[in-house]
Amino acid sequence: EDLEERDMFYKGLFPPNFAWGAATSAYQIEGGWNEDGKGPSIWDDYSHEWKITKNQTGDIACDSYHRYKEDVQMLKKLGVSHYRFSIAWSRIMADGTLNSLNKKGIDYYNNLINELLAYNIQPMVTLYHWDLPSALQKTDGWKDPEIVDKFAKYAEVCFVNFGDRVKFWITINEPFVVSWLGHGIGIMAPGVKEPAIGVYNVTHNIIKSHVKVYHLYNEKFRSRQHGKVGITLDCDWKEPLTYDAMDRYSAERSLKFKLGWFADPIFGQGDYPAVMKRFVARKSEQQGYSNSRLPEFTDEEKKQNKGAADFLGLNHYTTNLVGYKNRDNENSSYEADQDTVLSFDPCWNKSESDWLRVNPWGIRKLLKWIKNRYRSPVIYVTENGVSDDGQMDDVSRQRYYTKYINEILKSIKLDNVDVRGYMAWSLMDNFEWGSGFTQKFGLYHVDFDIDSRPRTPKASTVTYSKIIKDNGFH
Ligand SMILES: O=S(=O)(O)CCCN1CCN(CCO[C@@H]2O[C@H](CO)[C@@H](O)[C@H](O)[C@H]2O)CC1
Repeated sequence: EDLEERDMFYKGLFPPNFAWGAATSAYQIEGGWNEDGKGPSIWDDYSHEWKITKNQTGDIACDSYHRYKEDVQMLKKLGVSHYRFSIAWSRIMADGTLNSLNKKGIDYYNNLINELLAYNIQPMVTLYHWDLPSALQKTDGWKDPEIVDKFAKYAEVCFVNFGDRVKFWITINEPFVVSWLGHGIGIMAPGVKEPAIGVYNVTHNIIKSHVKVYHLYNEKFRSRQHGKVGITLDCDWKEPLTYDAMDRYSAERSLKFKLGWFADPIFGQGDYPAVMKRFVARKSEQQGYSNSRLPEFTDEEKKQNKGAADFLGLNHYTTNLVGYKNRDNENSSYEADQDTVLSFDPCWNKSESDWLRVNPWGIRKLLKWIKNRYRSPVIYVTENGVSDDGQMDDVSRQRYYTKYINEILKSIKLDNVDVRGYMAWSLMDNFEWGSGFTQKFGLYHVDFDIDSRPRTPKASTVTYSKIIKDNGFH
């Protein structure tokens, strides 16, 4: 492409009301894991029982439970207009139910929301960012059909207590990770290994939970609170390994298994992607199952699913190359169901995370795919960023943000994709799940060896705040 098109920053600006922000999540930053009546979550259990890298835990993390005012000051210095954070379900309901409502937990989030608004920063609140109350996991957690009502009751407590000031709600962060990484191959909490059946039942309940909460908001809160309710889905761009038809079909199928799994029911026709139903049914039959391992929605549920979101939150980090591979000879699993094989192009720069390679044009292709498949939904990029090992002069992060944000500007200006905001992952270094504190994603550095968890701006804070100042937030 010509220079003119490649460097959109010299050609156009983001829309004036574009939502520039930064993102975090409760377990990764708060600490105070058992303070003031908070109940344990599956990530407290997982980090206490399992050997996270270097036996690290989120017990203290960035200590934002005590230092949230410092976090707001960092956001102010960045010049952002929005802050995406999550509420820990077990901090406001210790055992996940109304029997254990915890006023001090509710107070914490009210204080944080009020501090943000005092500095004219809009809260974008994720209800579930992987930290299920341990008590609910004891009754099978997301595999339990009752979870749908339990999640709706938790959401209602949040709408009642915070909905007068919170106008952006994200129900669930990355159902893919909850289902596949948490219940399929079990490398994330709760670490349940059920790659053939559990993974699909969990997803079925997650979609029902989101849909129930969307309609609850519609019927009981929207007319008074006038907010928006969406869901955040993560997806890598899937580029064909070669341009052979089988590879091209495999890349497209991979997008439908990864993103379409959740997006088709909610932003599409109300049901799972046709290719997913076909492949899982065929594999299930070959494997001797009497029914497909993929659950089915009733016609009424499909009607409830369709259009049940005001926006699509997209978490995007990287691109995969996808080739065809017949996997009939493998044990039954979500991965094998797809008959695909994933790889990276060696020319894509590495990061500190082995699943994350840098390929900026991937986000533009993905945004265009979403626009075309779901008839131009409202999109917020709710996470984008890169890991390194904590250098203060973080050139790779400066380049990553500059180039990925430039691609998003092309999406808006050249592809007419309705992207309305961008939340950089992450405001500060934090607990990177199974990798503990070893992979750094922050615009701000945090020193986890010092009790006061001092926050220090990295070079990329200058880059990001300049992009915001030059390109949109007036
Ligand atoms: O290579 S493995 O398969 O053995 C381990 C994969 C671990 N996954 C990678 C993809 N990531 C999706 C993005 O996950 C998001 O991005 C951030 C960075 O991960 C997280 O900190 C955020 O909380 C999360 O929302 C979730 C965790």
